[in-house]
Amino acid sequence: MDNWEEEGTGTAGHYQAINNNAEGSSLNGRSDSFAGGSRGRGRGTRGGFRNAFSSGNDDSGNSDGGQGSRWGGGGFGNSGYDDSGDNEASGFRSDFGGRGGRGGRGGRGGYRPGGEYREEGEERGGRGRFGGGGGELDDVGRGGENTAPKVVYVPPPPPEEENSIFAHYASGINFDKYDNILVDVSGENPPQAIMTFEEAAMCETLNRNVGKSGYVKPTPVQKHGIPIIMAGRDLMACAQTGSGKTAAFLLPILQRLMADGVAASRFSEVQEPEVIIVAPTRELINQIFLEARKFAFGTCVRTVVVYGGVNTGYMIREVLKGCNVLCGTPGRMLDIIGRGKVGLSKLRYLVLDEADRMLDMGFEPDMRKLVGSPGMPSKEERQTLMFSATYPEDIQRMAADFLKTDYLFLAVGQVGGACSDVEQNMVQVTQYAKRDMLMDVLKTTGTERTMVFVETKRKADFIATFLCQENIPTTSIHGDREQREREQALADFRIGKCPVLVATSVAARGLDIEHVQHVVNFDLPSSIDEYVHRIGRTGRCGNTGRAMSFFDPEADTPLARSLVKVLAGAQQEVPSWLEEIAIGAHGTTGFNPRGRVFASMDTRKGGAFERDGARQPAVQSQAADEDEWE
Ligand SMILES: Nc1ncnc2c1ncn2[C@@H]1O[C@H](COP(=O)(O)OP(=O)(O)OP(=O)(O)O)[C@@H](O)[C@H]1O
Repeated sequence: MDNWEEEGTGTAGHYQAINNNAEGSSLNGRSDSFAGGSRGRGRGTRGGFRNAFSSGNDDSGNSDGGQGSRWGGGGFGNSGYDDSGDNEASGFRSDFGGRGGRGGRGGRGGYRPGGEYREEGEERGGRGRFGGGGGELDDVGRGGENTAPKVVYVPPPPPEEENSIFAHYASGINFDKYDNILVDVSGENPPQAIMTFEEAAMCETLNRNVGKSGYVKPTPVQKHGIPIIMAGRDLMACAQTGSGKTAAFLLPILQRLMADGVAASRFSEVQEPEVIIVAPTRELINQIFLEARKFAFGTCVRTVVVYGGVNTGYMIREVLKGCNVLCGTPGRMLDIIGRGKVGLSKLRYLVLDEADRMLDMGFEPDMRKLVGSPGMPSKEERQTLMFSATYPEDIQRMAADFLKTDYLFLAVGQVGGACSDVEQNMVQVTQYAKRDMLMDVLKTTGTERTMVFVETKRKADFIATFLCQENIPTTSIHGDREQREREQALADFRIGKCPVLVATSVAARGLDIEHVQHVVNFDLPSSIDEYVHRIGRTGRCGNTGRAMSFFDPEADTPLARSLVKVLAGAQQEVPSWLEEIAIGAHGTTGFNPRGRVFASMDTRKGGAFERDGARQPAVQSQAADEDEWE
């Protein structure tokens, strides 16, 4: 029997039976949400707040590791948590009286039958920003091998009803302002941008689905990206958060598949998708999958998603029902390919969403493995598409390894710039005053949807628990929560049952949740790109939003300079105290905090800016670029 078949015995029913003691884990204010050990997990009865949320807190930080300890592998409280990467938490712990029992070393790390399977693919530390000795996102399994129980979680099926599939939120008052953003397309012979969806000449079904999704006119990244992809060009695209990058790659790909009459077949032991899409987190890839499924509604194109924390057998069975578009997180994608259930000989499109993240230190090895997988068409033979709102230059250079030499670089607005529909506020506050400050902020937000970002999983639990105690319905999402809990948390937040979501960086990128009016950076991230993505959870699709960041000079001074630049670049007020800190942090020589903000564009240089589709000479545009952003 194949490994996956064996795992496949974990049906939804099985899952429910096993997890029926896990009710109420959404931190919705019920007392059992922080009753240590009340649900009989493992042995940790002294874990205080922690016990309700995470199972053993294993070193790997991934959901399955967590599940491993839940099955008896480790202790609770601080056990198994590598404090070395948890700088903020030490201050925080004392603030909260240092709860958390010292249990045994946390649960198991990656579970790798056949040496291949790996759940830690998601949310892994990258570029030293999140890793660093067990920092927040270091999901690499380290605790042991092959000893964790099978993952039995099977997610609820995606919606079947048309209204649910096409449910969407309205674009906002600033949607038309997208047209004023400077666009830079560099590389040779870029195709002409389209101004309307009609110009894209998509087939009727696709057009209908676009209409049902509430799309009336394309956003700039769609105006430029769609024809580029349809022309068969490789693309590295950068556009601000919430500006429609997902449809910019999905629509032209689906159109090509439709034009070529691609249809899924369930009569094959090995599925050969035409498209592979990878993204760094489970929730994001699931969202992309739902978008792809929506646009492909009523067509013969079948979309499947695979990600960690879910029963592998279930996912393989889904793949084997027929698969043209395979969406996945890197670890699970590699696993399924490694098991021989997915062949790559028909692959035409490889899409890296959040491409800078997919190519940073955390995921680069997986990406190299993916493109080196047996049967993977060479970069000359496939179309490779990369999308993100941020592209550090070193990553851009490295990304070129994955692309044909004549790839196009599309920059809508500033590369790495924040969305100007988000009002950004900074408040200077010490670590110990943050909690009170948060309460003040939440008093003003009322029941409006608010995401509160913190730097560590442990702190996410503490803050969520604290807010629940204060009778603010709150849930949390982070890498130590089981996948079922993560999905429940997101669902509770989406429907407003819990209007406050405390999150680590696992929720920083890509998530598109209606009604998120506020983002609070309880802890600022160490990277400015991360900041840009976090605040981009609000102010999407022309809607306005607000971000409030707690700046603790003790911890956040290294970020001051980049913050000033991002604020200025998005036409936000820059507090004078922040400017002073930025100047002080940088020394007094040569730093003009309002000076040129970003590396601006394609590292290959060149380019020509367009406004409203009209091309302008590169030199002139460069000047405009300087004017606009300085
Ligand atoms: N042309 C359009 N008209 C109306 N709504 C649109 C259009 N394009 C995209 N949207 C909607 O805008 C929202 C944001 O789109 P999307 O999630 O693709 O943004 P993104 O650029 O990928 O953001 P991020 O950088 O955060 O990943 C989604 O709800 C999407 O359905």
